[in-house]
Amino acid sequence: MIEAQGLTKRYGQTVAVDNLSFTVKPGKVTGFLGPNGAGKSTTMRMILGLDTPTAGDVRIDGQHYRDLHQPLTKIGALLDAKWVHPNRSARSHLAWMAASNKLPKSSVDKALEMVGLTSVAGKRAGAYSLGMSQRLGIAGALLGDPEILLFDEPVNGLDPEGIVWIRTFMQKLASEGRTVLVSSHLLSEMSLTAEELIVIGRGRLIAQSSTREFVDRASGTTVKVRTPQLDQLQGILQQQQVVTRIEDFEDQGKVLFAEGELTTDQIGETAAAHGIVLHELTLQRGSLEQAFMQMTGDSVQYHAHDELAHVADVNLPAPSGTEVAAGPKEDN
Ligand SMILES: Nc1ncnc2c1ncn2[C@@H]1O[C@H](COP(=O)(O)OP(=O)(O)OP(=O)(O)O)[C@@H](O)[C@H]1O
Repeated sequence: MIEAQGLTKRYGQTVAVDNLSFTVKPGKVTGFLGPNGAGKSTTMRMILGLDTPTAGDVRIDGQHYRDLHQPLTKIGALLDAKWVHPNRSARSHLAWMAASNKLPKSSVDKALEMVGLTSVAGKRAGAYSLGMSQRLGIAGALLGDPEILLFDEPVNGLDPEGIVWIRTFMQKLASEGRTVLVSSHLLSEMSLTAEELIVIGRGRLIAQSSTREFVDRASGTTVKVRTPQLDQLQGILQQQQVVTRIEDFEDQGKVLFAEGELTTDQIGETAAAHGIVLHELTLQRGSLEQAFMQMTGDSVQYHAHDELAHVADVNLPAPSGTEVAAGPKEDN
């Protein structure tokens, strides 16, 4: 478990992390989500004792990082996959890490096997692809078989296969009962990977909840209805103060959408009570992107003019029904 209380970090005039409190629990992947510059890396560095908080506190199972006896056996982290010496092999890099942390030699082969690098463990790390480097970084985090793992933007720059591998691997680690905190600005990726979310903007907490709740709370739900008695059903729902709209689709014809805190049960029963035939009744949840844009609002690090471009900056595939301006994204 990781617990942050009023965590704050200032660099001169910049408030990188602002009075942040959250809890990361074991057994699930927790996504640490926020636009570029939101303070994710700074928070992770403070968890790992690499930066000192200006105010507040963060503890790992009740202890500060600096007080952990053998830190790698408690918490492992991947902050930057490229910090390995390029002329060292993966095996010798991990052997050096294991020795300097008084971990048994056997931990090296075990970690290599977990990330699927055994067959290339003798090769120069400098010749590794980004995906292999990320795996090596993850192997380093796993050396001490820790209960708690931190990954900072682990899928940045990876190809689809690498992204799926990381996602599945994080979920496997969590299913073993570990605490897994993974930062990302890739919203759609987080919606697939994380069960729980901590969302920050400008260093401040915007939300901590399950991914599902976050999306539901921020964007509500819509019920989609196809019926040959469209106007009749719309009239009845409007009498019940339900907000409705009708859209005309080339392939489906006219479709009715009912907005708000509604269930398909309610609409199905209303239709049945009035003898209305239904061809389709579907609950449509909002996307994580919609929820994020709604909830981060002015928390993104740029002024209104740049805001949409900045949110688009986070590599979002434009979700249906949401306009997202296209914009380039520089890799970190
Ligand atoms: N060493 C530092 N000195 C001065 N300012 C810093 C330092 N490290 C971070 N910052 C600033 O603190 C803020 C938060 O940065 P941080 O890297 O933690 O954000 P992030 O959410 O990890 O962003 P990204 O996704 O771009 O990595 C930014 O405004 C950044 O410029």
